Amino acid sequence: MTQFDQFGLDTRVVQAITNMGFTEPTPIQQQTIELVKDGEDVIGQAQTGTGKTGAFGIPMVDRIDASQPVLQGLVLAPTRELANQVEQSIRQFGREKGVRTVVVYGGEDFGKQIRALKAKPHVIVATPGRLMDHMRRGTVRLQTIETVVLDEADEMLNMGFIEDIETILAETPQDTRQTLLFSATMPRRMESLASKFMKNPKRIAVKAKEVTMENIAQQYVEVHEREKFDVFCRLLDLETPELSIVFGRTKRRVDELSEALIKRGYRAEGLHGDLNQAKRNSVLRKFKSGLIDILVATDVAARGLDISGVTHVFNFDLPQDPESYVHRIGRTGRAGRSGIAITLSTKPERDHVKLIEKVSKKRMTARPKPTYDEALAGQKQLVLNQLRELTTEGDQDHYRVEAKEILQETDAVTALSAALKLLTKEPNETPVALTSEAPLRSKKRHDGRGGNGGNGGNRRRDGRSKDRRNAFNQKRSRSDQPKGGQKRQWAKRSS
Ligand SMILES: Nc1ncnc2c1ncn2[C@@H]1O[C@H](COP(=O)(O)OP(=O)(O)OP(=O)(O)O)[C@@H](O)[C@H]1O
Ligand SMILES: [Mg+2]
Repeated sequence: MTQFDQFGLDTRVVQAITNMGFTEPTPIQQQTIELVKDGEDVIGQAQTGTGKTGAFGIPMVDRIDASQPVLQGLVLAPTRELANQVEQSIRQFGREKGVRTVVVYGGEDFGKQIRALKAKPHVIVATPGRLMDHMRRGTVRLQTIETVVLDEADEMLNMGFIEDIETILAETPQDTRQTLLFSATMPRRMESLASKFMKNPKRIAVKAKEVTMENIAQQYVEVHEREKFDVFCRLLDLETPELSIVFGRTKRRVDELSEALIKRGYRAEGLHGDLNQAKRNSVLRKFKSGLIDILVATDVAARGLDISGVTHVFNFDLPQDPESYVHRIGRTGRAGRSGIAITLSTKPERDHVKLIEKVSKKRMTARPKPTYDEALAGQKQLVLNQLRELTTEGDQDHYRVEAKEILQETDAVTALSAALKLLTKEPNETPVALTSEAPLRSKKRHDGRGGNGGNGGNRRRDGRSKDRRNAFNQKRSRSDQPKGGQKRQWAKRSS
């Protein structure tokens, strides 16, 4: 018996969910599963990391007739990485039932995708652009689609995918199609999309005091542009994140930041839209497996990505629009876990910070710049924790002879201090140069869209801003960080 039994789902779907370790539905799942299962159009809004994928994916899979080799479900997602992740989830929900899924997105071989599409999947998960390509080539037909989901619906509008989406929806059965819209943010402009494409949609918003999750500590540090990188490195040293995602404003910024971090001995790599897909996949794989522990990214990683072990999100640069802030910091604090979001901002950006706070309905806590000593203390603590763990649980037999030798030469405190010094990654002051970013200034706005620098409502990913070349040098090692433990349970929240 699980709490998922209450919805009257196919027992094979319940089995699959149970296999995934889900025991009780999250609040958004509680509210949408039956509606979607009954064929209603639904607009679902709930905070980041609260199981929206299941909220549409579980009932969608339940509705699929897996005995027919016919395409029945379509999920659109704004980025390739997210499309991949959503397809994996849907595949898991549908595994016991024999639901076949295919993912199609740009930057990958058409041939492979065409072969997969020919194998008669029940569900396609796609990015709009590549799906359109397949439609034009006649390698996909949408006439049998019963359910369409727009995941991160508002973001697909932001990215200028509206025409693509209209074209795609026009190919699906107009009268019988079920349409579902999901996101953590539903700006008012979503209404026109809803009224155009949905039939009597049920609006489900999981009521919460704040748009962001209360289990994410939100802090900001005011810095000068020229000291940003040093302050950031000190924060990293002090905070010792398990995995962290660092957002930079532009692709160039992300490249420069990841190079600078590597120079100072951190295990970091960049992710943005100018990298080829093989590279994008490999960076994400490395991050998930802990081969690197800092992912530096543009907003291409802001939406939907669900990576366990992300304890920290850093906004190295403020996001262009407040919704983006909500999604960026939502890469941590998922599935009931806690997380920390630290935003760096400069004095001229104060208004922009205020605007973010207004939209997210949450004040960030001001935090002073960490000192060198605090950064060092963070790294020392890390080593001390490991050392204490190893002294109680570890096997040191191979080192005892040498330890005794050393203790004949010097006293225990001196020997241990030297060992600690050796193990501690002292703050690295290797000089690096980052091109300065102009401050992000905020125009007064009411529609949930960004201040300056945006391309109106038609922002494609990774638009470059007009940076002023103004390199700066600073001083400042450290490297590998062990993984700390983190709770992996759906913890109940008061919302
Ligand atoms: N009922 C459940 N019980 C336990 N864990 C769950 C449950 N539903 C979802 N999860 C887990 O919660 C995490 C977040 O889910 P998901 O990615 O669907 O969130 P989301 O609401 O779509 O977030 P975002 O707004 O960032 O896209 C995932 O790791 C998922 O496996
Ligand atoms: Mg999601």
